Amino acid sequence: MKIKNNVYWVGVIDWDIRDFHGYTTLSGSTYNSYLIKGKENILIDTAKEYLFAQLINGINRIIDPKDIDYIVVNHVEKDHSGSLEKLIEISGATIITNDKGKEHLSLHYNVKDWDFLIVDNGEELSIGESTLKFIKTPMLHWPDNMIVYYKEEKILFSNDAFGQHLASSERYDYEIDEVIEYAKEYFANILMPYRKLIPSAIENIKDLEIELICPSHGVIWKEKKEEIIKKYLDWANDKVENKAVIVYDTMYNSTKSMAYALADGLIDTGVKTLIYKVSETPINVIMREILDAKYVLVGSSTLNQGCLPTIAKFLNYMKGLRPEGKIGVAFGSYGWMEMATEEIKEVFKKLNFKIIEDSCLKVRFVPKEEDLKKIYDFALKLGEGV
Ligand SMILES: Cc1cc2nc3c(=O)[nH]c(=O)nc-3n(C[C@H](O)[C@H](O)[C@H](O)COP(=O)(O)O)c2cc1C
Repeated sequence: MKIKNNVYWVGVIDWDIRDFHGYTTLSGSTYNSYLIKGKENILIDTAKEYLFAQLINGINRIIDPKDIDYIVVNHVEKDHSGSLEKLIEISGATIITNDKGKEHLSLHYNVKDWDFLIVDNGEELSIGESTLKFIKTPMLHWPDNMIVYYKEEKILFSNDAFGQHLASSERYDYEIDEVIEYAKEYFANILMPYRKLIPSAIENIKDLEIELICPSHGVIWKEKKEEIIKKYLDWANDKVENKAVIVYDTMYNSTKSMAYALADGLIDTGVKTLIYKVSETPINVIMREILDAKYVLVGSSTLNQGCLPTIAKFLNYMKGLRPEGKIGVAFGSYGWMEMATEEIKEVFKKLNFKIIEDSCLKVRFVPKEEDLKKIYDFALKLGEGV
Protein backbone atom coordinates (compact mmCIF):
# COMPACT_ATOMS: atom_id res chain seq x y z
CA MET A 1 0.00 0.00 0.00
CA LYS A 2 1.39 3.39 -1.07
CA ILE A 3 1.71 5.85 1.82
CA LYS A 4 3.67 8.60 0.03
CA ASN A 5 5.23 9.15 -3.41
CA ASN A 6 7.82 6.36 -3.39
CA VAL A 7 7.09 4.89 0.05
CA TYR A 8 4.99 1.77 0.60
CA TRP A 9 3.67 -0.08 3.63
CA VAL A 10 4.60 -3.70 3.01
CA GLY A 11 3.92 -4.96 6.52
CA VAL A 12 2.04 -7.99 7.75
CA ILE A 13 -1.14 -8.13 9.81
CA ASP A 14 -1.03 -10.82 12.49
CA TRP A 15 -4.76 -11.26 13.02
CA ASP A 16 -4.41 -14.34 15.21
CA ILE A 17 -1.81 -13.42 17.81
CA ARG A 18 -3.24 -13.14 21.32
CA ASP A 19 -0.14 -13.54 23.48
CA PHE A 20 2.79 -11.23 22.77
CA HIS A 21 5.36 -12.13 25.45
CA GLY A 22 2.62 -12.06 28.08
CA TYR A 23 0.81 -9.02 26.64
CA THR A 24 -2.70 -10.14 25.72
CA THR A 25 -3.18 -8.71 22.24
CA LEU A 26 -6.96 -8.89 22.14
CA SER A 27 -7.12 -7.66 18.56
CA GLY A 28 -3.81 -9.00 17.23
CA SER A 29 -0.96 -6.85 15.97
CA THR A 30 0.94 -5.82 12.85
CA TYR A 31 4.62 -5.88 11.95
CA ASN A 32 5.09 -2.83 9.80
CA SER A 33 7.73 -2.98 7.15
CA TYR A 34 8.17 -0.02 4.82
CA LEU A 35 9.70 0.06 1.36
CA ILE A 36 11.39 3.13 -0.11
CA LYS A 37 11.48 2.54 -3.84
CA GLY A 38 14.15 4.23 -5.91
CA LYS A 39 17.42 3.80 -7.76
CA GLU A 40 18.35 1.90 -4.62
CA ASN A 41 15.50 0.11 -2.84
CA ILE A 42 15.45 0.32 0.94
CA LEU A 43 13.38 -1.86 3.26
CA ILE A 44 12.78 -0.56 6.79
CA ASP A 45 12.41 -3.44 9.28
CA THR A 46 10.87 -6.84 8.58
CA ALA A 47 8.38 -9.22 10.24
CA LYS A 48 8.27 -12.40 12.31
CA GLU A 49 9.73 -15.44 10.60
CA TYR A 50 6.41 -17.29 10.39
CA LEU A 51 4.97 -14.40 8.40
CA PHE A 52 7.78 -14.30 5.84
CA ALA A 53 5.54 -15.50 2.99
CA GLN A 54 3.09 -12.63 3.53
CA LEU A 55 5.93 -10.13 3.78
CA ILE A 56 7.38 -11.31 0.48
CA ASN A 57 3.94 -11.15 -1.16
CA GLY A 58 3.60 -7.53 -0.06
CA ILE A 59 7.06 -6.58 -1.38
CA ASN A 60 6.43 -8.49 -4.62
CA ARG A 61 3.47 -6.26 -5.41
CA ILE A 62 5.87 -3.30 -5.58
CA ILE A 63 9.30 -4.65 -6.60
CA ASP A 64 11.05 -7.96 -7.09
CA PRO A 65 12.41 -8.80 -3.60
CA LYS A 66 15.74 -9.65 -5.27
CA ASP A 67 16.09 -5.92 -5.92
CA ILE A 68 16.15 -4.86 -2.27
CA ASP A 69 19.52 -3.13 -1.85
CA TYR A 70 19.41 -2.15 1.83
CA ILE A 71 17.51 -3.30 4.88
CA VAL A 72 17.41 -0.92 7.84
CA VAL A 73 17.32 -2.78 11.17
CA ASN A 74 16.04 -0.33 13.74
CA HIS A 75 15.62 -3.00 16.40
CA VAL A 76 16.72 -6.64 16.50
CA GLU A 77 13.79 -8.13 18.44
CA LYS A 78 12.55 -11.03 16.35
CA ASP A 79 9.16 -9.52 15.56
CA HIS A 80 11.08 -7.09 13.31
CA SER A 81 14.12 -9.12 12.32
CA GLY A 82 12.68 -12.65 12.01
CA SER A 83 12.50 -12.55 8.20
CA LEU A 84 16.00 -11.13 7.72
CA GLU A 85 17.87 -14.36 7.03
CA LYS A 86 15.56 -15.33 4.19
CA LEU A 87 15.45 -11.81 2.77
CA ILE A 88 19.24 -11.58 2.73
CA GLU A 89 19.43 -14.98 1.06
CA ILE A 90 17.13 -13.73 -1.72
CA SER A 91 18.49 -10.22 -2.16
CA GLY A 92 22.01 -10.08 -0.72
CA ALA A 93 20.94 -6.72 0.74
CA THR A 94 23.25 -4.70 2.96
CA ILE A 95 22.08 -4.28 6.55
CA ILE A 96 22.04 -0.74 7.90
CA THR A 97 22.09 -0.70 11.67
CA ASN A 98 24.06 0.76 14.60
CA ASP A 99 26.85 -0.87 16.60
CA LYS A 100 24.47 -2.39 19.18
CA GLY A 101 22.20 -3.59 16.40
CA LYS A 102 25.08 -5.45 14.78
CA GLU A 103 26.06 -6.98 18.12
CA HIS A 104 22.47 -8.10 18.81
CA LEU A 105 22.09 -9.49 15.27
CA SER A 106 25.23 -11.57 15.74
CA LEU A 107 23.69 -12.97 18.94
CA HIS A 108 20.54 -14.01 17.07
CA TYR A 109 21.73 -15.12 13.62
CA ASN A 110 24.75 -16.38 11.75
CA VAL A 111 25.83 -13.04 10.30
CA LYS A 112 29.21 -14.21 8.98
CA ASP A 113 28.41 -13.47 5.34
CA TRP A 114 26.18 -10.44 5.88
CA ASP A 115 27.19 -7.00 4.63
CA PHE A 116 26.81 -4.27 7.22
CA LEU A 117 26.74 -0.50 7.06
CA ILE A 118 27.05 0.79 10.63
CA VAL A 119 25.55 4.20 11.36
CA ASP A 120 26.11 6.46 14.32
CA ASN A 121 23.72 8.73 16.18
CA GLY A 122 22.71 11.70 14.01
CA GLU A 123 24.42 10.32 10.93
CA GLU A 124 22.89 10.95 7.51
CA LEU A 125 23.19 8.65 4.53
CA SER A 126 22.36 9.44 0.92
CA ILE A 127 21.13 6.33 -0.79
CA GLY A 128 19.94 6.71 -4.38
CA GLU A 129 17.75 9.82 -4.30
CA SER A 130 16.90 9.38 -0.60
CA THR A 131 18.48 10.91 2.49
CA LEU A 132 18.09 9.03 5.75
CA LYS A 133 19.00 10.40 9.15
CA PHE A 134 19.52 7.88 11.97
CA ILE A 135 18.77 8.76 15.57
CA LYS A 136 19.67 6.32 18.30
CA THR A 137 17.01 5.77 20.99
CA PRO A 138 18.82 3.36 23.32
CA MET A 139 16.64 1.49 25.83
CA LEU A 140 13.43 2.51 24.09
CA HIS A 141 13.02 -0.37 24.59
CA TRP A 142 16.23 -2.35 23.87
CA PRO A 143 19.83 -1.07 23.82
CA ASP A 144 19.88 -1.25 20.00
CA ASN A 145 16.76 0.81 19.22
CA MET A 146 16.96 3.62 16.72
CA ILE A 147 14.59 5.61 14.54
CA VAL A 148 15.02 6.86 10.99
CA TYR A 149 13.99 10.15 9.44
CA TYR A 150 13.44 10.19 5.70
CA LYS A 151 14.22 13.77 4.77
CA GLU A 152 12.72 14.08 1.29
CA GLU A 153 9.31 12.69 2.30
CA LYS A 154 9.35 14.00 5.90
CA ILE A 155 8.62 10.58 7.40
CA LEU A 156 9.79 9.36 10.79
CA PHE A 157 10.11 5.57 10.91
CA SER A 158 9.87 5.26 14.66
CA ASN A 159 10.02 1.47 15.13
CA ASP A 160 8.45 0.50 18.49
CA ALA A 161 8.03 4.10 19.65
CA PHE A 162 4.44 5.27 19.06
CA GLY A 163 3.40 1.68 18.29
CA GLN A 164 0.12 0.01 19.10
CA HIS A 165 -0.80 -3.67 19.24
CA LEU A 166 -3.76 -3.57 16.93
CA ALA A 167 -4.62 -5.65 13.86
CA SER A 168 -6.81 -3.69 11.48
CA SER A 169 -7.46 -3.17 7.81
CA GLU A 170 -7.07 0.57 8.46
CA ARG A 171 -3.60 2.06 8.26
CA TYR A 172 -4.04 5.59 9.68
CA ASP A 173 -4.69 7.05 13.13
CA TYR A 174 -7.85 8.96 12.10
CA GLU A 175 -9.50 5.69 11.06
CA ILE A 176 -9.32 4.15 14.57
CA ASP A 177 -11.45 5.79 17.28
CA GLU A 178 -9.53 4.28 20.19
CA VAL A 179 -6.05 4.74 18.75
CA ILE A 180 -4.72 6.73 21.73
CA GLU A 181 -5.92 3.99 24.10
CA TYR A 182 -4.10 1.35 22.05
CA ALA A 183 -0.95 3.50 22.09
CA LYS A 184 -1.33 4.08 25.82
CA GLU A 185 -1.56 0.35 26.51
CA TYR A 186 1.54 -0.21 24.40
CA PHE A 187 3.40 2.57 26.22
CA ALA A 188 2.41 1.27 29.67
CA ASN A 189 3.53 -2.27 28.95
CA ILE A 190 6.58 -1.79 26.74
CA LEU A 191 8.04 1.67 27.33
CA MET A 192 7.00 2.59 30.87
CA PRO A 193 10.18 1.28 32.61
CA TYR A 194 12.31 3.50 30.35
CA ARG A 195 10.00 6.51 30.27
CA LYS A 196 12.54 8.89 31.78
CA LEU A 197 14.53 8.64 28.53
CA ILE A 198 11.60 9.76 26.41
CA PRO A 199 11.72 13.57 26.83
CA SER A 200 15.32 13.73 25.55
CA ALA A 201 14.45 11.41 22.64
CA ILE A 202 11.58 13.72 21.72
CA GLU A 203 13.92 16.71 22.05
CA ASN A 204 16.08 15.07 19.37
CA ILE A 205 13.22 15.02 16.86
CA LYS A 206 11.53 18.29 17.72
CA ASP A 207 13.18 20.27 14.92
CA LEU A 208 12.34 17.73 12.24
CA GLU A 209 9.50 18.54 9.90
CA ILE A 210 7.36 15.42 10.20
CA GLU A 211 4.34 14.60 8.05
CA LEU A 212 3.98 10.96 9.01
CA ILE A 213 5.15 8.91 11.98
CA CYS A 214 5.37 5.31 10.85
CA PRO A 215 5.74 2.90 13.78
CA SER A 216 6.50 -0.79 13.52
CA HIS A 217 3.19 -1.88 15.09
CA GLY A 218 -0.32 -0.60 14.44
CA VAL A 219 -1.42 2.39 12.41
CA ILE A 220 0.49 5.38 11.01
CA TRP A 221 0.25 8.73 12.80
CA LYS A 222 -0.91 11.42 10.41
CA GLU A 223 -3.63 13.61 11.95
CA LYS A 224 -2.89 12.85 15.61
CA LYS A 225 0.91 12.98 15.55
CA GLU A 226 1.15 16.11 17.70
CA GLU A 227 -1.37 14.59 20.12
CA ILE A 228 0.56 11.35 20.52
CA ILE A 229 3.86 13.19 21.05
CA LYS A 230 2.20 15.28 23.76
CA LYS A 231 0.72 12.14 25.34
CA TYR A 232 4.16 10.50 25.34
CA LEU A 233 5.55 13.47 27.25
CA ASP A 234 2.66 13.40 29.75
CA TRP A 235 3.08 9.66 30.35
CA ALA A 236 6.87 9.97 30.56
CA ASN A 237 6.50 12.74 33.14
CA ASP A 238 4.09 10.66 35.28
CA LYS A 239 1.17 13.05 34.80
CA VAL A 240 -1.81 11.58 36.66
CA GLU A 241 -5.57 12.01 36.60
CA ASN A 242 -7.84 12.02 39.62
CA LYS A 243 -8.29 8.30 39.05
CA ALA A 244 -8.12 5.13 41.14
CA VAL A 245 -7.44 1.61 39.93
CA ILE A 246 -8.55 -1.15 42.29
CA VAL A 247 -7.01 -4.53 41.55
CA TYR A 248 -8.10 -7.51 43.59
CA ASP A 249 -8.63 -11.24 43.73
CA THR A 250 -10.64 -13.38 46.09
CA MET A 251 -11.56 -16.94 46.95
CA TYR A 252 -14.98 -16.44 48.59
CA ASN A 253 -15.72 -12.77 47.75
CA SER A 254 -14.76 -11.21 51.09
CA THR A 255 -11.98 -9.17 49.52
CA LYS A 256 -14.33 -8.37 46.66
CA SER A 257 -16.85 -6.73 48.98
CA MET A 258 -14.00 -4.69 50.48
CA ALA A 259 -12.95 -3.61 46.97
CA TYR A 260 -16.50 -2.54 46.16
CA ALA A 261 -16.80 -0.54 49.40
CA LEU A 262 -13.55 1.24 48.56
CA ALA A 263 -14.85 1.98 45.08
CA ASP A 264 -18.13 3.39 46.44
CA GLY A 265 -16.29 5.81 48.70
CA LEU A 266 -13.91 6.97 45.98
CA ILE A 267 -16.70 7.38 43.45
CA ASP A 268 -18.71 9.46 45.95
CA THR A 269 -15.82 11.92 46.15
CA GLY A 270 -15.62 12.24 42.38
CA VAL A 271 -12.58 10.04 41.80
CA LYS A 272 -12.79 8.16 38.49
CA THR A 273 -12.59 4.57 39.68
CA LEU A 274 -11.94 1.30 37.89
CA ILE A 275 -12.05 -2.16 39.48
CA TYR A 276 -10.34 -5.18 37.99
CA LYS A 277 -10.54 -8.74 39.25
CA VAL A 278 -7.03 -9.66 38.27
CA SER A 279 -7.80 -13.28 37.42
CA GLU A 280 -10.29 -12.14 34.80
CA THR A 281 -8.50 -9.19 33.21
CA PRO A 282 -5.34 -9.10 31.06
CA ILE A 283 -2.61 -7.49 33.16
CA ASN A 284 -1.65 -5.22 30.27
CA VAL A 285 -5.13 -3.64 30.37
CA ILE A 286 -4.74 -3.01 34.11
CA MET A 287 -1.32 -1.43 33.54
CA ARG A 288 -2.77 0.82 30.85
CA GLU A 289 -5.05 2.30 33.49
CA ILE A 290 -2.42 2.42 36.23
CA LEU A 291 -0.17 4.50 33.95
CA ASP A 292 -2.05 7.75 34.66
CA ALA A 293 -3.84 6.80 37.91
CA LYS A 294 -3.25 8.74 41.12
CA TYR A 295 -4.32 5.86 43.39
CA VAL A 296 -3.50 2.16 43.13
CA LEU A 297 -5.41 -0.11 45.52
CA VAL A 298 -4.46 -3.78 45.60
CA GLY A 299 -6.47 -6.36 47.50
CA SER A 300 -5.83 -10.01 48.19
CA SER A 301 -7.00 -12.47 50.77
CA THR A 302 -4.28 -14.43 52.57
CA LEU A 303 -3.61 -17.87 51.17
CA ASN A 304 -0.93 -20.03 52.76
CA GLN A 305 0.76 -17.07 54.42
CA GLY A 306 0.89 -14.88 51.37
CA CYS A 307 -1.02 -13.27 48.51
CA LEU A 308 -3.18 -15.15 46.09
CA PRO A 309 -0.95 -16.34 43.20
CA THR A 310 -2.78 -14.16 40.68
CA ILE A 311 -2.04 -11.07 42.76
CA ALA A 312 1.60 -12.14 43.23
CA LYS A 313 1.92 -12.45 39.45
CA PHE A 314 0.36 -9.05 38.93
CA LEU A 315 2.63 -7.44 41.56
CA ASN A 316 5.69 -8.95 39.93
CA TYR A 317 4.63 -7.60 36.53
CA MET A 318 3.86 -4.14 37.91
CA LYS A 319 7.20 -4.06 39.76
CA GLY A 320 9.03 -4.63 36.46
CA LEU A 321 7.18 -1.81 34.71
CA ARG A 322 7.97 0.58 37.57
CA PRO A 323 5.09 3.02 37.85
CA GLU A 324 6.23 5.31 40.64
CA GLY A 325 4.98 7.78 43.20
CA LYS A 326 1.34 6.66 43.31
CA ILE A 327 -0.81 6.60 46.42
CA GLY A 328 -0.96 2.93 47.38
CA VAL A 329 -3.53 1.11 49.49
CA ALA A 330 -3.31 -2.60 50.38
CA PHE A 331 -6.34 -4.46 51.67
CA GLY A 332 -7.69 -7.96 52.12
CA SER A 333 -9.58 -10.52 54.11
CA TYR A 334 -7.81 -13.17 56.16
CA GLY A 335 -8.52 -15.94 58.65
CA TRP A 336 -5.90 -16.19 61.38
CA MET A 337 -2.63 -14.55 60.34
CA GLU A 338 -2.75 -11.73 57.82
CA MET A 339 0.15 -11.80 55.36
CA ALA A 340 -1.11 -10.63 51.96
CA THR A 341 -1.11 -6.88 52.56
CA GLU A 342 2.49 -7.05 53.77
CA GLU A 343 3.55 -8.53 50.42
CA ILE A 344 1.59 -5.88 48.56
CA LYS A 345 3.16 -3.10 50.59
CA GLU A 346 6.65 -4.48 49.95
CA VAL A 347 6.09 -3.88 46.24
CA PHE A 348 4.55 -0.46 46.87
CA LYS A 349 7.69 0.49 48.80
CA LYS A 350 9.94 -0.58 45.94
CA LEU A 351 7.91 1.67 43.65
CA ASN A 352 8.08 4.65 46.02
CA PHE A 353 4.33 4.63 46.47
CA LYS A 354 2.97 6.72 49.30
CA ILE A 355 1.29 4.02 51.39
CA ILE A 356 -1.92 4.88 53.22
CA GLU A 357 -2.82 2.42 55.96
CA ASP A 358 -5.79 1.86 58.24
CA SER A 359 -6.89 -0.98 60.48
CA CYS A 360 -10.17 -1.27 58.53
CA LEU A 361 -8.24 -2.54 55.50
CA LYS A 362 -7.70 -5.99 57.04
CA VAL A 363 -10.85 -7.95 57.86
CA ARG A 364 -11.03 -11.38 59.51
CA PHE A 365 -13.07 -13.69 57.28
CA VAL A 366 -16.38 -12.21 56.03
CA PRO A 367 -16.72 -8.41 56.34
CA LYS A 368 -19.78 -7.28 58.31
CA GLU A 369 -21.83 -4.22 57.48
CA GLU A 370 -19.90 -2.13 59.99
CA ASP A 371 -16.58 -3.25 58.46
CA LEU A 372 -17.75 -2.16 55.03
CA LYS A 373 -18.96 1.16 56.42
CA LYS A 374 -15.51 1.82 57.90
CA ILE A 375 -13.90 0.94 54.57
CA TYR A 376 -16.31 3.24 52.74
CA ASP A 377 -15.50 6.09 55.16
CA PHE A 378 -11.79 5.44 54.70
CA ALA A 379 -12.22 5.72 50.91
CA LEU A 380 -14.16 8.95 51.31
CA LYS A 381 -11.24 10.45 53.21
CA LEU A 382 -8.78 9.05 50.71
CA GLY A 383 -10.68 10.59 47.79
CA GLU A 384 -10.95 13.90 49.60
CA GLY A 385 -7.21 13.87 50.21
CA VAL A 386 -7.59 13.90 54.01
C1 LIG B 1 -6.40 -22.89 51.26
C2 LIG B 1 -6.54 -21.73 52.19
C3 LIG B 1 -5.42 -21.22 52.83
C4 LIG B 1 -5.52 -20.16 53.69
N1 LIG B 1 -4.40 -19.66 54.27
C5 LIG B 1 -4.52 -18.66 55.18
C6 LIG B 1 -3.38 -18.15 55.86
O1 LIG B 1 -2.25 -18.59 55.65
N2 LIG B 1 -3.54 -17.13 56.74
C7 LIG B 1 -4.76 -16.59 57.01
O2 LIG B 1 -4.86 -15.68 57.80
N3 LIG B 1 -5.86 -17.04 56.36
C8 LIG B 1 -5.78 -18.05 55.46
N4 LIG B 1 -6.89 -18.52 54.82
C9 LIG B 1 -8.20 -17.93 55.16
C10 LIG B 1 -8.64 -16.89 54.13
O3 LIG B 1 -7.74 -15.85 54.07
C11 LIG B 1 -10.03 -16.40 54.53
O4 LIG B 1 -10.96 -17.44 54.33
C12 LIG B 1 -10.48 -15.14 53.82
O5 LIG B 1 -11.67 -14.67 54.39
C13 LIG B 1 -10.75 -15.38 52.35
O6 LIG B 1 -11.07 -14.18 51.76
P1 LIG B 1 -11.60 -14.11 50.25
O7 LIG B 1 -13.01 -14.60 50.25
O8 LIG B 1 -11.51 -12.67 49.84
O9 LIG B 1 -10.69 -14.95 49.45
C14 LIG B 1 -6.80 -19.57 53.95
C15 LIG B 1 -7.90 -20.06 53.28
C16 LIG B 1 -7.79 -21.13 52.40
C17 LIG B 1 -9.01 -21.63 51.70
